[in-house]
Amino acid sequence: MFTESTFVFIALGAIFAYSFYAVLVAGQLSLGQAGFASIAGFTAASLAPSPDDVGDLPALLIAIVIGMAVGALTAVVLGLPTMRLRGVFLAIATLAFAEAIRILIINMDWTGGAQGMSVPKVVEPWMAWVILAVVAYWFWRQANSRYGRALEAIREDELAARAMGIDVGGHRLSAFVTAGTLAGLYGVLWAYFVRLLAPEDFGFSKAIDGLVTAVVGGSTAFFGPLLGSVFLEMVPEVQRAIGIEAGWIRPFLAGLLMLLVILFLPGGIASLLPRRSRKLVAATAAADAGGLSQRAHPATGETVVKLVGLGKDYGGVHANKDINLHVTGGEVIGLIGPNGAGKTTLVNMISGLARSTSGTAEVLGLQPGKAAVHKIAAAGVSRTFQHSKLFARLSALENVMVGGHLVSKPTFLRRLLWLPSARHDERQLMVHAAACLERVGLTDKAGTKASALSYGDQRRLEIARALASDPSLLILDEPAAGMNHVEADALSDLISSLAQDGLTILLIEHNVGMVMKTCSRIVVLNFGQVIATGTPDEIANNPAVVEAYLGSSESEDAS
Ligand SMILES: Nc1ncnc2c1ncn2[C@@H]1O[C@H](COP(=O)(O)OP(=O)(O)OP(=O)(O)O)[C@@H](O)[C@H]1O
Repeated sequence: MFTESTFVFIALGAIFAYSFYAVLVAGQLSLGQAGFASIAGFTAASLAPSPDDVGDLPALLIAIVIGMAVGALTAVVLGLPTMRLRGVFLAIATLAFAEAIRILIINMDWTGGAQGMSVPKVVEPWMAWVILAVVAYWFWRQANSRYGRALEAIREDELAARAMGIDVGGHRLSAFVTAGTLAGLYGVLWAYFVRLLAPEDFGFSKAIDGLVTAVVGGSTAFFGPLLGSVFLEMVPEVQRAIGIEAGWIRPFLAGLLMLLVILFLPGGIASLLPRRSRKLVAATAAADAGGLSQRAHPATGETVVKLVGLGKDYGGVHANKDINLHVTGGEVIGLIGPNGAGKTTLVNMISGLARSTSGTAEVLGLQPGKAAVHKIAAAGVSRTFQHSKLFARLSALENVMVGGHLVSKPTFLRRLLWLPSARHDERQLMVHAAACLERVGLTDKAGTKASALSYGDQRRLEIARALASDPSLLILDEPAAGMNHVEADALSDLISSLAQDGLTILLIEHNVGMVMKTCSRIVVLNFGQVIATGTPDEIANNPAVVEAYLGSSESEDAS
C-alpha cells in the first residue's frame, strides 16, 4: 500500500519532528524550526554543486553539510537573545522569527521569490532512512547520558536543576542548536526530494505539523517522533485505501490527536509501549568505595559562610535585615523562627537563588548573587527545598544521578561512539546514586517515579539528591516536614553522621526538638532579623526567643 514517497515522507517527517523533540526534552517549546529549515534549504540549494557535476550523493552530502551548518548558526544567533524566554514567550518569539524568514525569502531575488527554486531530485528512500537512523541513534544515546539527564531535569524543574549545578542556559542553548541543525537537515532533504523549494512550504502549518508529530509520537521517548511520523503519514494512505480522498482529514486529525494526547496521554503514543526499566544496581551500593566523592571539606574553624549586614527587601517587605553570620567547617547550624521570619529567603541568598539588596555574602569563597547558581553549587553548596522540587517524572535513582551531575563525567559523546569508558562512568554514577539512596533508606524505592513517592520519602529523596554532589555545605529546608517522630529521629542521626564526615549543615526546621538535639548552634530569626544565636541550651532559656517563638505557634513548634 505504501508508495516510495510515503516512505520518504515518513522519514522526513520524523527527522523534522526530532528537531522539535530536541528542545521538548529540555522543556522548551520552539516554533522556529520551519524558519531554520527554509533558510538552510535555500542556502544549500544555491551554494551546493550540481549533481550533474559531482554526482548525486556527493552533491547531497555537500548540501547537507551546508544546510546543517546554516541551521546551527541561525539557531545560535536566535538562541543567544531568546534562551532567557520561557514557555509561550519562546514559542511566540521563534514563530515570529520563522515568519520573518519566510517574508524575507519571498522578497529576495536569489531565492526565486514566491515561485521558489527548483532543485534536482536526488534523495532516495534508503538515503532518507539511513539519515533518520543516524538521527534516532543520536537521541537514543543521548537519553541515558549525563547530558540527556540534565536536559530532562531542566524540563522537570529548572530551578532545582540549577541548584544541582547544571548550567541551564548552556544546556538550553545546545538543545536549541541541535534543533536548528536538524531542521536545517530536514530543509535540505525536503528540497532535494520534492524538487521545488517554495517559501510557502515553510509556513505556520509546517511548524505545527512537526510539533504535532513529535508530541503525538511522544516527547519523552527517543523513538516518539518516528512513531508519530509513521502514524500521521499513514492517515492519507489509509484514506486512499478506503477511498476517501479529502485532503482536510489529515490536518484535522493531527489537530484532534494533539488535543487528545495533551489531555489524556501526555507521553504520546510512545508511552503506550512497555519501557524497559533501567537495571538497578542498588545491591552494589556498597561498592561505592569512596565513589565519586573526593571533595576536601573546609576544616574545623575554616570559614564556610560569612554574611555581613545582609538584607533582602521585597518591595516594602524586609524579608531579611542586617544579618551577620559566620559559619565554620563542620558546624551544624539550626535556623529557626516563626512562619515568615525570613529563613528560606536567607538560605536562598546563600545558595545564590535570591540576590541580596544590601550587605555582602561569601560562601565557600564565592559571592552568591554575583556568581551563577550552578557555580555556587560547583563550589560545594547543595540544598533541599521547603516545597519538594524533585524531577517528578524521573525515578528516584535518576533524580539522585542528576544530583551527581557535578561529580560525574560527561558521557554523551563517548556513548555515541559506544566507548566502554562511558558505560563504566555511567555505572559508577549509578552505584554512587544507589549509595546515596541507601544512606537515606530509600534503596527499595530506587525504580519508583519521584511523583509516586510518599511525602516523607520525597523529603528523603531530596536529601539523597543533595548528597550526591558531595557538598561541603548542605542546606536542608524543613527536611522533617511530614515525618513522624521515628523518621525525624533517623533523620537527626543522619545529619549527625554527615557532620562527622566533615559536612557543614544549615538546617531550617520547625521541629524544634529535633533542632535542639541535632545542632551545635542555633540562629533564631524573627521579622527578618537575628534575635538570638547560641547553643541549644542558651536558646531554650533566651527570653526573647521564648516570647517570639512560643508566643506565636506553640503547638506546631513544640512538635
Ligand atoms: N518572592 C517573594 N516576593 C515577595 N515577598 C516574599 C517573597 N519571598 C518571601 N517573601 C516574604 O518575605 C518574608 C519572609 O519569607 P520566608 O519565606 O523567607 O520566611 P520563612 O521564615 O522561610 O517562612 P516559613 O517558615 O513560613 O517558610 C515573608 O513576609 C514573605 O511573605
